[in-house]
Amino acid sequence: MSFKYETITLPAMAQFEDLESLVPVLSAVLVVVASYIVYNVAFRTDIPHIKGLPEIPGAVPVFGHLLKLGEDHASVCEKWWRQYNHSVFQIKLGNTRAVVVNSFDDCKKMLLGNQNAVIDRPTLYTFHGVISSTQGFTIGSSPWDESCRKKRKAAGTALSKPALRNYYPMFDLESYCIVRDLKADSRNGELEISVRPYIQRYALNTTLTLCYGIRMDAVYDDLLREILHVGSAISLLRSASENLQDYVPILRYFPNNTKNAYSKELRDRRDAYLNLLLDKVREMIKKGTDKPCISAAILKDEETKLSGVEVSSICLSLVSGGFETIPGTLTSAIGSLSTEEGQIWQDRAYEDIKRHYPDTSDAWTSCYMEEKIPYINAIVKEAGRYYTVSSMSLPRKTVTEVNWNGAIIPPKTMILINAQAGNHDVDHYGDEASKFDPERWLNTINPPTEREITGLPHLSFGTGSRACSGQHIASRLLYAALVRILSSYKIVASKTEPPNTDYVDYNEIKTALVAIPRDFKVKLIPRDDSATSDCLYSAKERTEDHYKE
Ligand code: HEM
Repeated sequence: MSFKYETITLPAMAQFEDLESLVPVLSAVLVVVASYIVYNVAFRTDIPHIKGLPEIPGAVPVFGHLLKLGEDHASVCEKWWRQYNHSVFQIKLGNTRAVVVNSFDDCKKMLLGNQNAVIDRPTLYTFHGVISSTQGFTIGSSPWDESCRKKRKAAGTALSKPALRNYYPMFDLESYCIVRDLKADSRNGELEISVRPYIQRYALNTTLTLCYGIRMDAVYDDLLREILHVGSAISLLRSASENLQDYVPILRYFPNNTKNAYSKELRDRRDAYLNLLLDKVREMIKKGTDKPCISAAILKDEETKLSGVEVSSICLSLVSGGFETIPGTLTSAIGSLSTEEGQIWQDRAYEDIKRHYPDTSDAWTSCYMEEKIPYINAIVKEAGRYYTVSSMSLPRKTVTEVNWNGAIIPPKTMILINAQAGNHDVDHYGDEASKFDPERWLNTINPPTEREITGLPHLSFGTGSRACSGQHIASRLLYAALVRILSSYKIVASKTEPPNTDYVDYNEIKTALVAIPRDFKVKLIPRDDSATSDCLYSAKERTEDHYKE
């Protein structure tokens, strides 16, 4: 035993002594590894500090500026712009460096002056990795590649100005349904009413018809509300403040990651209704009862260059592009028009409708074909500018260097366009920039004539290589609905549930990618009851054969 003991322990002792001599080396290695991990988790960003571009002070380890940005990124960045006197600056969203652009002129210069360089979109862990793993990315969240180019082209063709004529019957039907149901549900103005649900159905039915040839007649239809609910919840998951794990990767590895579980649940619910809609189209094609729509055209066209996932992605892009932006803009505009100050704008709009179409029924049949009434055009533009429903636009990413006044912004840098700040920039819109005033777009008021705008009126649709593909259809939808509602009713804000018309605070959920206006009610006072009834009757006659469920 003792022999064994000696033969085994002596070399072991020697090894131990060797190890002891290694301790300082191992400790040094450990310190280096630990520092490396701490540095990477706490301080490293995907893009190193950009020389020559101011950085907002006060970034903290791990989170960078994320916590300081709070829930309302657009307003905080707008405040930093004025506080530090730099319209363009860099910040750290956890491990992601971002360049924020604020003034109107700088936003325009970044998007138009560097069209090719800022054509990309960033990918986010939760939205792209979890939610979009089954149906593909929407166009607005696709990085720039060949597939995105094809999808954007297909959507651009379907939503181009000339293509709008194909949708006249649908515009007619859907805007008719707004007035029909507002009239019925308010008992022709006896009861105060919330307008948003009617506008939500308007926007959603338009894109569902466009994509699938399917619509829902009831304002509180189960499928309609499911699509709206899931769509909103998903768009909330795209916002930085709601989803820290996108920017602070270590959070993804925490046990019981509820964000991932919730994202998967939403993804499954969205897959369920998207598949249901496509199955309905397939069934209608089989029976020969399909309506002209994007998915039927592509499903039937064997020569199409688009894959199944690309078709789903286009439909998803159009549905999600419009279902919150249109209601956000139109509902809020109706809120501003319903105030005491708004009564004069409504009266002038009504007079202008009558000036161009002495017979109201002509206004009703023209409003989805042409946008000729200057006062209504002015309201549409002001609604888009003032209520910047997508306050931080959709993020962009550089593909090549951008030389910003000598500072080199490298490829793969996130670019955030603060459309809300640019749209309320006093240097561009004057001292009254923070006031809702449709007449800023007019040259003369009596009679209203439109100011000629060369270039970009506002930043709400973005601009340049990835500008909103739906802006023509969006303007037409806003215009048609306003003509029909304003020619039928004088809208007066409820005394007990009035609208909030502050351009920041009207939004109930500041973290959402697209604003959700706080609810409010209005009273509808009929303008010319028999004219409205005639218009409704004719619209019913014209549209009832179209797009029946
Ligand atoms: C008032 C209504 C709308 C607003 C305020 C709005 C706003 C925006 C904004 C800010 C962008 C990003 C632009 C950029 O990065 O420069 C965008 C992109 C997009 N919008 Fe809209 N939008 C509206 C309506 C619509 C509608 C009705 C549709 C479709 C039917 C639509 C489809 C799209 C698509 C497909 C993109 C992605 C473009 C791309 O990434 O290439 N939008 N929209």
